[in-house]
Amino acid sequence: MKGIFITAEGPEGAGKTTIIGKIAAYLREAGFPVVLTREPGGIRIAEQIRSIILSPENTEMDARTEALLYAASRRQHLAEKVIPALERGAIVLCDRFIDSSLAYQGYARGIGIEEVYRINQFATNGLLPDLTLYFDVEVETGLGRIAKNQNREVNRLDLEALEFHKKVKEGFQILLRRFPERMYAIDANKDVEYIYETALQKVLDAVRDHFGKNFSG
Ligand SMILES: Nc1ncnc2c1ncn2[C@@H]1O[C@H](COP(=O)(O)OP(=O)(O)OP(=O)(O)O)[C@@H](O)[C@H]1O
Ligand SMILES: Cc1cn([C@H]2C[C@H](O)[C@@H](COP(=O)(O)O)O2)c(=O)[nH]c1=O
Repeated sequence: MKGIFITAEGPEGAGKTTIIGKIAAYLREAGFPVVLTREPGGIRIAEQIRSIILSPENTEMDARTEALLYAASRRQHLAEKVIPALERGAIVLCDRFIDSSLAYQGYARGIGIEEVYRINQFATNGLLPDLTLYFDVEVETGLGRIAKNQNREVNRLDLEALEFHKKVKEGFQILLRRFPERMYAIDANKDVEYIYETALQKVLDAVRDHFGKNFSG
């Protein structure tokens, strides 16, 4: 595909949305075609699936149902938005993708990383990001940030116990070792300016490698 696929991952409150929003603005200003999107969601059907998964009242949801719903929303989002954008040559920045399923459902829920990877192979047809920025925050710091954010709706996964969120972070550490060629960890405990500069440099390097000498950013 002509475009480049970049994802942002991390535990709750790591600052992914803040930083990739700023990177999208920089790249657009530099003249690149950018699609900024998120999972679960980004298009109508996937947003509908998102509200089912994340509704705090759906406490009886089975772990495998949850994993399948994330995979279903991913499939529709890829088919309808991400793949067409990559085919047009865009830079696609996506807030969460398959690694969230592997860390949350595969590891923290205990389904198994390999099992969740397998169902996602069907959903993605093997598509993986070119670059994944992993925002590495201490769990308590991230949860503290979202607790302070009055504009954010509390969702079903936010309400999980601290132990669950710690397992999510452990899951991401396993993924960093498994996918060192595409996953890049950034210390997300630091201030926004430091994190933004570090993430932007990594994105610009990847964009330069991908698009070659015609790069103008
Ligand atoms: N480096 C930072 N230091 C302090 N506060 C931050 C930092 N980055 C983001 N924040 C604040 O923390 C809150 C969560 O940030 P943001 O929504 O970007 O995180 P996120 O990783 O997308 O969260 P989630 O995936 O859990 O929704 C926001 O109120 C944001 O302003
Ligand atoms: C894609 C994906 C997400 N999750 C979880 C992670 C968060 O708790 C929510 C999404 O909320 P956000 O504010 O948009 O980050 O869903 C997951 O468990 N599995 C996934 O595949």
